[in-house]
Amino acid sequence: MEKSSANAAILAIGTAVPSNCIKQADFADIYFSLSKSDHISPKLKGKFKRICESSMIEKRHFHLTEKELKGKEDMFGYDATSFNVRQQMANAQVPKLGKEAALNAIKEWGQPISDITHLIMSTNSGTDMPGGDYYLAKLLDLRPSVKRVMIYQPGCHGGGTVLRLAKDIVENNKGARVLVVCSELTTHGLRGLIETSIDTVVQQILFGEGAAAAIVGAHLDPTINERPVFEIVSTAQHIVPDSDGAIIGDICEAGLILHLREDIPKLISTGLEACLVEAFSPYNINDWNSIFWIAHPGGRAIVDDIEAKVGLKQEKLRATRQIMKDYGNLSTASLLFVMDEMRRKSLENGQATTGEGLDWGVLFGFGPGLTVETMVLRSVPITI
Ligand SMILES: CC(=O)CC(=O)SCCNC(=O)CCNC(=O)[C@H](O)C(C)(C)COP(=O)(O)OP(=O)(O)OC[C@H]1O[C@@H](n2cnc3c(N)ncnc32)[C@H](O)[C@@H]1OP(=O)(O)O
Repeated sequence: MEKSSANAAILAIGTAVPSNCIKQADFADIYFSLSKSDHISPKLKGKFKRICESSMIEKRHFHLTEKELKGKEDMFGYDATSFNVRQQMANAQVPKLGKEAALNAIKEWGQPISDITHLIMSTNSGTDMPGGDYYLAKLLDLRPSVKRVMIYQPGCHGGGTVLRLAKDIVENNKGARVLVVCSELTTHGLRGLIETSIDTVVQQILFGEGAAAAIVGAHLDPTINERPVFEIVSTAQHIVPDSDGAIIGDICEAGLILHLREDIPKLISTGLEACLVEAFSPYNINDWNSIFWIAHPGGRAIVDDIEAKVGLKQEKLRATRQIMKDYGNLSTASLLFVMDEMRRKSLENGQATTGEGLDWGVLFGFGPGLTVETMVLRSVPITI
């Protein structure tokens, strides 16, 4: 990418996770003990363990330790009126975790924090007034005139939404540098089980906690040492046909109850090709193995179905699978984690570009609606 390019670029990425790490192999025992789930049938317990094993997830991070959760057993009632306690936890922790990721991104960027002109923050974990963006701006000591946007409850595709908005801002405001932060906890979704709600089982097993941040800019100044990591060429958002109600998140007194239909993997993998064709036809690209892939690690079956439907070679979704293994589904933070993993491994493996040696790539996120965010990316040459 030319330094003076008007196209938006990711200039730095930072991530952070809480220090408390739980192995997926131990999760069923910990969960059943904490939630006092003796009323659950052995059959459901067996299914819980089997899904843990087949999830492909090896470990996840949580800010609450087992010790801290003791005494808060009320949160484990399926319909517990526990919104207040969940809100207090999330509103305190979401900006703090976001700050850690943001500081890592700012350090890599290497420019003064006062040069950040805009802040876009998103989370599916809680809601507050003023929002998490306000508290994060204070924690980071951003300039008081920083222009903020807070997106609550965007769903997992929010990681794509914030980058899309950042692109529009930096390309239309010369000199703008946007700090994007996605910060996620599981506090609102943690709950006990009922026999008829297998999607609650899936929710408990998939989601992890983490925050990711990026600096986005355009019109790079050749006199300062800003280095692009990926260029954002174009963006698009679609509603997947016939997908009404496939993912629903009910915010209620019991927190966030996710309703996940069993056909999500099929709907997403079927809807994907049309998004790819629309995004890449302007560049005459139609071989999906010739591009690098930054896809949301929503669940093992979704990743498998995408691979099969689009005819991808196994290594194409390596970065997505690695993030799922190491952290689980990090909701809005997932896509930046995958992007970070891709450019790190590309450097480690001595590849020519940040996109596994390839030039063009796709970012693909999905969430409630079903809504899909698609982005055409270009990698940059790795120069050491
Ligand atoms: C929040 C957002 O905005 C965006 C998001 O990321 S939302 C999360 C999206 N992810 C998903 O929906 C998960 C998709 N599913 C998967 O990845 C896989 O099904 C899984 C890893 C959860 C389990 O995989 P698996 O064990 O190999 O097999 P699978 O057969 O699919 O499921 C195991 C059992 O759970 C049941 N099951 C799975 N998903 C279910 C669902 N959503 N609702 C009800 N039952 C479900 C299956 O029917 C099956 O039951 P039996 O054992 O009685 O046959």
